[in-house]
Amino acid sequence: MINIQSLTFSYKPGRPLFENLNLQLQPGHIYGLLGKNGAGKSTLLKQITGLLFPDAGKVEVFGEVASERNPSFLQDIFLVPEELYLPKVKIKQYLATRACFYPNFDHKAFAAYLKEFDIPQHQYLPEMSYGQKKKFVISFALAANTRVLVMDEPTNGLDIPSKSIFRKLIAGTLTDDKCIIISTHQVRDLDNLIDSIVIIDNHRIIFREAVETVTDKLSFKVVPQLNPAETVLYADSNLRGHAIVTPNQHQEHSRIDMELLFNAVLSNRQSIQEIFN
Ligand SMILES: Nc1ncnc2c1ncn2[C@@H]1O[C@H](COP(=O)(O)OP(=O)(O)OP(=O)(O)O)[C@@H](O)[C@H]1O
Repeated sequence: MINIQSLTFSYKPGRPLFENLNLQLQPGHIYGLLGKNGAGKSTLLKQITGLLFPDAGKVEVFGEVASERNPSFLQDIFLVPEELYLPKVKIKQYLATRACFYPNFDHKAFAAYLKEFDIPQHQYLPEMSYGQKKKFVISFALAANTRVLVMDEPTNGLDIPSKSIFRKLIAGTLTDDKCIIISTHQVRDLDNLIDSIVIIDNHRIIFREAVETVTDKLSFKVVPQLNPAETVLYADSNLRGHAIVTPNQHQEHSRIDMELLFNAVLSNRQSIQEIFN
């Protein structure tokens, strides 16, 4: 559904952010895009949504070239940006002027999402709190019913109950023909939601695996003491013991810890690559 081939892009001449970056994403999945600050997550999301253009290579979404920004492309893709700039209108006016760009916009669902998120209906959008604005845009994005939904740090600013509502709503809207990409540092907010992990580092994609494959090949556990005989790919030690990632040699079943996985991939890339190849 999303096909990025040999993408090269730089903001400044001679300092490429992406170099021959390749990534293929399929419908029916929720992808978590992880990377250090400045790795290029937001930039990649802008390339996918046609807001930035490649210097070389191609970015195609359902067969359309993203940078051409054809109406048939724009009506089927939605980006929830990290920073929100909303016009000085109320929800009703916003809806009247924007929903028409999305042919599959579901007005009934939009009203239900607003209610679920407890968003004030009669306030000017810029006067809402940051979290309320975020929940409003998420509600609009979900109701737009596009085949591709891209979200940049969507849980930033959401209170604790709203985060679980967010997870419930996202899980409820995913269908076999849709692809959701979420860039985040708040991996714990998205536990149980993301089914595939994409890690970007050093100009390219260095890891792209389904959660199921990760837990088949790696084991995540907390141990009171490190065993020198055990291969530890990454350990996070604190007063309660050591949270470790090891190769899953005995077909143990463990729950993925995305933070540990991320640190393991970044600090022990070669060993992780050997395990997955
Ligand atoms: N408009 C711009 N002009 C010049 N450089 C930019 C611009 N936007 C981003 N950059 C640079 O590109 C790099 C990637 O930025 P980007 O925002 O894509 O990273 P990110 O992975 O989303 O980071 P974060 O996790 O901090 O949000 C950074 O070094 C940033 O300084």
